[in-house]
Amino acid sequence: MIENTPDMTYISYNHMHKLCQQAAVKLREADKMPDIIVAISGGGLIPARMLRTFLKKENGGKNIPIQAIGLSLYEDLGTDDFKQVIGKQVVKTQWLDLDIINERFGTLLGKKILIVDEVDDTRTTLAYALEELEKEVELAKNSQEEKKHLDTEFSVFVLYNKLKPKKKQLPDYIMDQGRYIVASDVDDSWLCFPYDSTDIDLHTKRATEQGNI
Ligand SMILES: O=P(O)(O)OC[C@H]1O[C@H](OP(=O)(O)OP(=O)(O)O)[C@H](O)[C@@H]1O
Repeated sequence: MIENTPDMTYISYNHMHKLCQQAAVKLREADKMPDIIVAISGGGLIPARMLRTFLKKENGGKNIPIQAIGLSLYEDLGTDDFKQVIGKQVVKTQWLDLDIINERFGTLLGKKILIVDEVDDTRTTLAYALEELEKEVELAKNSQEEKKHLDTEFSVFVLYNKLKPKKKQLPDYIMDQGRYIVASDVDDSWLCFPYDSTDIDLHTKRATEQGNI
């Protein structure tokens, strides 16, 4: 059983849900209502889905589609294929299906795309996700000449941003133009998310004690 220590922050589903509700209002007010949400799996899936509920409300009842990409952080120890520890290098485990996107939305070009994750820790994952998605936009410009003039706008939304020195940066056009949207800035503690818990009642009790409800 995980001990409750001061450097562990317990997060409840309710807390995530309410932050998504507030964020949807912020996004509408900032004219950042997305055409497509790109959720970074696994942790980004849950806020993406919660956010969609509130974005729908802010968007006149229109649902915003969620596409999932899978990214995981590993450090390759270089000894054999299986000896890896979490923390350094981002590995793609799932990517956009561009055939389906083109079939369903015509193109990625000209869309407002909101990248969603639950936590910005070292910022490595978000920076990688954005770089790779920007590459997809460049490829789309090459293959869809007639649409290359369309302005594709990326924004990033995270539920929790850890206040700490980051290993990677997001470009200025994200940080300086209100395109990095944080629901909650938090200290650099270990965040315990409800979906990692094996005892949700105890977890929720601890989150409640810490006011994260
Ligand atoms: O800011 P960073 O240091 O890059 O860390 C943040 C990332 O770490 C976690 O993903 P993880 O690789 O643990 O996978 P998961 O979402 O499937 O749990 C989290 O969901 C973020 O995507």
